[in-house]
Amino acid sequence: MVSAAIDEQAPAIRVRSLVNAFGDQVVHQDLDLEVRRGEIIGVVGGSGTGKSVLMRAILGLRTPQGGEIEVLGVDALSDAARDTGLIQRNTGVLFQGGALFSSLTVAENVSVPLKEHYPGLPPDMVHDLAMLKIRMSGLGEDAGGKLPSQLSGGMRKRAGIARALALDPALLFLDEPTAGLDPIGAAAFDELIRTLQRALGLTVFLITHDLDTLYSICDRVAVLADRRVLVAAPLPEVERFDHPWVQEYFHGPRGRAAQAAKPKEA
Ligand SMILES: Nc1ncnc2c1ncn2[C@@H]1O[C@H](COP(=O)(O)OP(=O)(O)OP(=O)(O)O)[C@@H](O)[C@H]1O
Repeated sequence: MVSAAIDEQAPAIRVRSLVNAFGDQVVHQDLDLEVRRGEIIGVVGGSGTGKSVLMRAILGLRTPQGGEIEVLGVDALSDAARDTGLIQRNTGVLFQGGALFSSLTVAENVSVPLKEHYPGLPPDMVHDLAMLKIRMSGLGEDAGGKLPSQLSGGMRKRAGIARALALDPALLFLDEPTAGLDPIGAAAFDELIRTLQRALGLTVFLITHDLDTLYSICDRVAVLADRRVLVAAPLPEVERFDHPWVQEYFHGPRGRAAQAAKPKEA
């Protein structure tokens, strides 16, 4: 039974028969997806297949036309989930571009969710917690006092991660985290996500077009096509899946290059 309390035994995310449409345009029809606790799931699909719409629905940022969504065992579409902010308190999100407040310093940005969800926390404690998350995200102490415009693109993403981790979430959502980073910066960012996921026991829902990210850090990959999740499985299984988009994506030139460069299992 689904209730408005976190269920430690439930899957991190369970989506059933999801329908999302904009007017006549049906983006998802009977979409099913289960995300396990503690995994990094990569969500891929062609442009416009509804990866961001799926993430927004799971986060409660849009109401789907049909279906069920449970997050950490909580019915995400229920009034109770909305009223308590339970899911928001247990999830962190890095939107495309970081979405930091441009007029606030990095430390102030990271403090925003802390102040919002725990208004009684003393300011010193809020600041110390924000600085801890900033250091965990691989930024130096000095970054805390800077405005987003004073940071490089990679540093802004790290600041976004620090903010996403502010509330010690069980679940982290990342929308194209390596987009716009050079290959070395992207590899370092992948490494940061893997390190944080292992250290904090996070479940990570990661939308990406980056094949290197899939091969280096994802435990499973979910492919969106034809308005649903075609397959959600470890990469070797997904690579074999008989669908034109999957074959082109994984066995085209870029897919072959990423496979050749993938880390060998220890
Ligand atoms: N608010 C909206 N109003 C109308 N249509 C929308 C809205 N949001 C998304 N869509 C449409 O839904 C479809 C899926 O969009 P979405 O952004 O989820 O795709 P995506 O898979 O994340 O694409 P990309 O890889 O290009 O980021 C697109 O056709 C888009 O135009």
